[in-house]
Amino acid sequence: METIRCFRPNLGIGFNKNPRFGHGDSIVPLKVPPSRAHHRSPITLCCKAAPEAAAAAETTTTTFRENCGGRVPDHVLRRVEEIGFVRPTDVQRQSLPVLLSGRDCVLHAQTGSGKTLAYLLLVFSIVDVQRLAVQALIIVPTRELGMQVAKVARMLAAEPAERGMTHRPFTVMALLDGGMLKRHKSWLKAEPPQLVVATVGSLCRMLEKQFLKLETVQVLIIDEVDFMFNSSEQSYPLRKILTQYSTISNRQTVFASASIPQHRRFLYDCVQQKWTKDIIIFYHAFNFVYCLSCFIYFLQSCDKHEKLHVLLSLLQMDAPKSAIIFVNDQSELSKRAGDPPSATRVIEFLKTSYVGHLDVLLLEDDMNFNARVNALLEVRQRGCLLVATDIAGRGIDLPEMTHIYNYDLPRTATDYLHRAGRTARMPFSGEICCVTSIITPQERFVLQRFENELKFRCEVVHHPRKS
Ligand SMILES: Nc1ncnc2c1ncn2[C@@H]1O[C@H](COP(=O)(O)OP(=O)(O)OP(=O)(O)O)[C@@H](O)[C@H]1O
Repeated sequence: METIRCFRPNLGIGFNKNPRFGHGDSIVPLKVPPSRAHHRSPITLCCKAAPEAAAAAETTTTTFRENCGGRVPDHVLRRVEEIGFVRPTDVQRQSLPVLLSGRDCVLHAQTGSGKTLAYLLLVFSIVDVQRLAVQALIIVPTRELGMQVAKVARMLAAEPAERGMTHRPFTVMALLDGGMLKRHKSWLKAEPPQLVVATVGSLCRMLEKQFLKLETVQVLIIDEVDFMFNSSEQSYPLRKILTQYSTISNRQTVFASASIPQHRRFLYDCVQQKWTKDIIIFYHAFNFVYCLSCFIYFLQSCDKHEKLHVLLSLLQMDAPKSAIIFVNDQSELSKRAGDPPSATRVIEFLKTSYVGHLDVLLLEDDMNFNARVNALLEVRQRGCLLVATDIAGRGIDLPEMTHIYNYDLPRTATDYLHRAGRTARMPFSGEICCVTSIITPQERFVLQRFENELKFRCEVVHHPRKS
């Protein structure tokens, strides 16, 4: 049986276990400093992570139509079905009524759980297509994620051909780094789109030059919010957008991410810094059972100089349909030592030694935008071995990925979580996917720290690998 609880304790909310995962049923009041006690407390909705909850989700017959309570236009719901989204995921089923109620919300749910569709349905419920004004704004941390979100929005907005167009089209503008701002400026002047999907940098340039104003925005969504607040480049402009360029009373604000470290602090900041109104819903859903049945975590320990050969033998043994090999950005120390970056080393080695049928591709921050787009296009068209830095770790949806390899261990548990979340992204499929970290014995304690923090256990790789 599944439980949803709506808490509104006097002093606030908190989790007495690891805040990022599960334990939704273990809520205790937070001790709020007296100076903050006058604030009205956030409301918490929790999806209890229990085996019965997973079973209930699997057998649920709720449809999007029932779930959206008549608030999302009919043609959008028809498109949802046509695209193949027959029933809502757990997160969509539980968060949609909250989102559609019009309250500010923090959507904290596991990677690949369908947060994008949930917040896009909110956008469609609010936007009036007859009105030529920017009514919804989605801010994303990377160009790649922006293109993906804009694509899904356009797919949902498309009128089915056989029915013909019965009303003004819903338009989506992707205002992303590396785009043609001149063209966007003319577009905004001539016929403003209803939805803008933007990266912080490009958006700020348009706002500073007053080519775009946010006073007509009724819903503001910030995806991968923790990443943006943690980024020195994005944090300041994002705060400005939240407080100076738009006002909280005119808009509904939604923050989404699979990781919100120190989320109690984040919730209070939301209210205190006036990023949201003082009643905010915190929707927290981590269905562990689902997670664990999809992922198998392995570790392979070896010496540093053996890593490439170990990677190769793992690829031969696993024969993945499609895989991402994560490497870290090059450190200053290694640059100064004149070493090649991990990405170059891995790519060059695989191009000469890998004999499987998959193409080897690269995706890293230093590549130009076109090369990055092409790499992602190719990965989506056929199985590939994608050697990537953490740029591929946030939000990028590659449903065919069966294997993730950490050639370099990520720097934080949050990065580990997002890297692992690039696989097992087909809700309801239950496909078993593997996440393997290739570590030196000295790195074992780092991985152990991630295991403790994220509450999972790695198995040592056996030859041949057990699964
Ligand atoms: N109701 C549904 N039925 C089937 N598939 C779905 C449904 N909702 C979403 N999906 C698919 O699930 C995948 C993951 O969805 P999405 O990208 O929204 O996840 P997310 O929660 O935003 O993940 P992340 O935190 O990694 O960004 C996508 O391929 C999407 O098409």
